[in-house]
Amino acid sequence: MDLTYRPRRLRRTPALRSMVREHSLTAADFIYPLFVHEGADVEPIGAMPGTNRWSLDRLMGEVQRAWGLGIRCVVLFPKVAEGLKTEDGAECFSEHGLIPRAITQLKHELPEMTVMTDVALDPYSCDGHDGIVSAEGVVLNDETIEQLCRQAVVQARAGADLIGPSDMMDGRVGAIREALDDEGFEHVGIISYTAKYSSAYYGPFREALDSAPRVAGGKPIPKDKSTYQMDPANAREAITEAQLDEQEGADILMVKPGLAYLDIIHRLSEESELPIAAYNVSGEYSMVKAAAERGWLDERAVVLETLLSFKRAGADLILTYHACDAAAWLRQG
Ligand SMILES: NCC(=O)CCC(=O)O
Ligand SMILES: [Mg+2]
Repeated sequence: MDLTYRPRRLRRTPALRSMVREHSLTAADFIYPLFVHEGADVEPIGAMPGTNRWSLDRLMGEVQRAWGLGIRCVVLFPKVAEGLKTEDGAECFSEHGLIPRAITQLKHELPEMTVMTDVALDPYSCDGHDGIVSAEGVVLNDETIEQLCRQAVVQARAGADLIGPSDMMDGRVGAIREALDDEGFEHVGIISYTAKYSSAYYGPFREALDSAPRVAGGKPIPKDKSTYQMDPANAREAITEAQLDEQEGADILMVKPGLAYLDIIHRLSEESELPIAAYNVSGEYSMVKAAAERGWLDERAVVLETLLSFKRAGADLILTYHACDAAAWLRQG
């Protein structure tokens, strides 16, 4: 054939392929989510094979392992004792709570590790919602934000580097920025869950924290989070969310979930000059694990291909439960 262009020329050898490779993964791209709980045990999480709830005394071993693999940021999620859950989620700003204690210990033992936190009421709420639920069953925006600001300040005081509001209340990024600045934490950043969709992919995570919406008292409780998290049908709305978060002072914008929302990651990376993070959520993780356990997928190849797809879509950072495995595989080359 008389072809001028033969794209296969640049695919012919490993060296040529490495020269024209457009995207790559490194361990510093990853943010590693860790679950913590009270007590002395390390509890495997059934719906997320390979992950655990860590006791505070065992947490550091895992954080040190991640650091050794080149991971430079962890995000902490608490499994809060049932007895501490209330309608207003006030445990979220207890100075002696699980998360402030975990941050303090972590920053004492490994100050170089970046610590990101989650800001929302769901782990602390007996209703399992990210905000306060009114007697009429409405998730209240402005009242919730007061709690979130207190939560963020307590986390910053304990030593958090990046505050991650995951609640999707309107105006919370600006309010948290102001609360942090008022307390002298102008150096603490905000990684906003900017486009967080009301997704079925969070199922395994809610088992991990036992934080699914539920009926506790007599009042009506919304069965899902669709009055505050985004509708999976919407893309343009994510741009509005991004513009608002940027105006309000977010430092990093996040899209969540990741894999079913690569178009959103791409759009935000085109719209904004801020770093973009993708959350490779629990359901995405567990699907791969389940298929790999059955021998239906090559776990290593699928995980690295998936993580690379987030970079290709435009993400700078990836929150992923695969972080340590992926970092180790990248090291092996
Ligand atoms: N706010 C944190 C999450 O909701 C994580 C969800 C997941 O990994 O499924
Ligand atoms: Mg918003």
